[in-house]
Amino acid sequence: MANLQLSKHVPPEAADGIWLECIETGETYAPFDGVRYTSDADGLLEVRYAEYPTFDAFSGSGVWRYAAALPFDDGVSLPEGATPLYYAPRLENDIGVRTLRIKHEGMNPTGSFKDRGMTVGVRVAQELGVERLVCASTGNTSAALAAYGARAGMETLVLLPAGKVAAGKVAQASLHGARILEVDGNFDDCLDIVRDLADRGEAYLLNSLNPFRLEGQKTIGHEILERHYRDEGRFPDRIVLPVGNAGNTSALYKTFRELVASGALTPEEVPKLTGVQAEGAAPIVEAIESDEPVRRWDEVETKATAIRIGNPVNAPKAVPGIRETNGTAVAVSDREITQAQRDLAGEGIGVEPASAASVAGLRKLRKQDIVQSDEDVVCLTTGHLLKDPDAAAVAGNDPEPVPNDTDAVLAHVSEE
Ligand SMILES: Cc1ncc(COP(=O)(O)O)c(C=O)c1O
Ligand SMILES: N[C@@H](CCOP(=O)(O)O)C(=O)O
Repeated sequence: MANLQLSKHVPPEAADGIWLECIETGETYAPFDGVRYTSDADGLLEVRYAEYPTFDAFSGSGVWRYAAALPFDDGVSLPEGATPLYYAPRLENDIGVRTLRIKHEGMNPTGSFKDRGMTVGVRVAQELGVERLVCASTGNTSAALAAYGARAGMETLVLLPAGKVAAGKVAQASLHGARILEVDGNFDDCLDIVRDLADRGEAYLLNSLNPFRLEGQKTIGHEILERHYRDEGRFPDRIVLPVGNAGNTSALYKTFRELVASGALTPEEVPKLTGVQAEGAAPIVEAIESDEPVRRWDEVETKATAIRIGNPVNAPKAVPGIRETNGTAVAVSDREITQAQRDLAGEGIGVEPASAASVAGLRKLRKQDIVQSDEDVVCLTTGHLLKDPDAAAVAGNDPEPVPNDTDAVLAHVSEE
């Protein structure tokens, strides 16, 4: 297993043992001396620390349990994290793996994993003294930014692709007081505009291009590893997750590398990162399968609107994460996603379509014998069912009109 190493050299720019480092060139920067999203060479940045903690350093609950692995001791919190790692015995048996656990990030305060990123990201915004926050979004980032921005008393702008965001998410951003700017374009167009606004200093960007967002999202990895070890006596072999802008894939890869650096995890124990995209928006799958660089897809379409993304900004972090952990990537159809949404619902776990992609992908990879029957697998489900009530209604049973009479209701129920 290659490239799980992190540099141990602490540069002069470090403040309190923290700095930003370009993943392409290794250039280093002070963490909070002004706003910076990328390096001078336009490479993605990662937050680095002089020391990486082992599991013994963690105490408390939720994202801030992992403060020893984060840039601050606390943040703007609702609170977030400490999400369930469900058993799914019927699915486990049906798909045919040794164990299957579902890490349901839909159980966060605004119903998605984005809250983990925002609790840290908005704390950094306060540190930098910025006044206005901005994001592009397929919906969940905007809901989380609106809520955490409101909590911090900050002005929030969200740019959404017009007509392509699920109803629950728009309602959240709206009620939490964000200004919702609907763009006649897709998510990638919205992010291009947001990057321009941020470069002009008009607002602080809180998409996952911002390296501090991913620090909060790292804690998904910490929670999975800790809980799985506690319950099963071992770490999972594989983590399967939906991929859109590829922030979670990058964040989990970082969790693993930091735990390897601290000695808490051996390279052999690192779970295989396995990404799943919708067939209509699958640039990372294309790159993994072809061994070519990731190509921007200008035309994207899927009913899983949260992952309707053609230009994953974190691809340079995520693709090595998949490769270096011996993982893989697979594309699934909208029909397979809807079926997986029903399968999860049959275990009592309510998720939005993009989330179900992980289970659809696992089923496909198991059928292809790429995932083996003796594997311990964790599927990440990223958003709550109520985020997209229209998709849930299409996937679920139709309401049945009945007369306003008990006997007639009983007669109806007894009919086949
Ligand atoms: C529900 C949901 N699932 C998955 C994703 C993809 O996550 P990532 O961008 O970290 O790959 C997103 C957003 O991008 C999302 O909102
Ligand atoms: N699905 C995302 C897309 C933006 O991703 P981000 O992690 O870069 O903010 C959303 O909910 O908007």
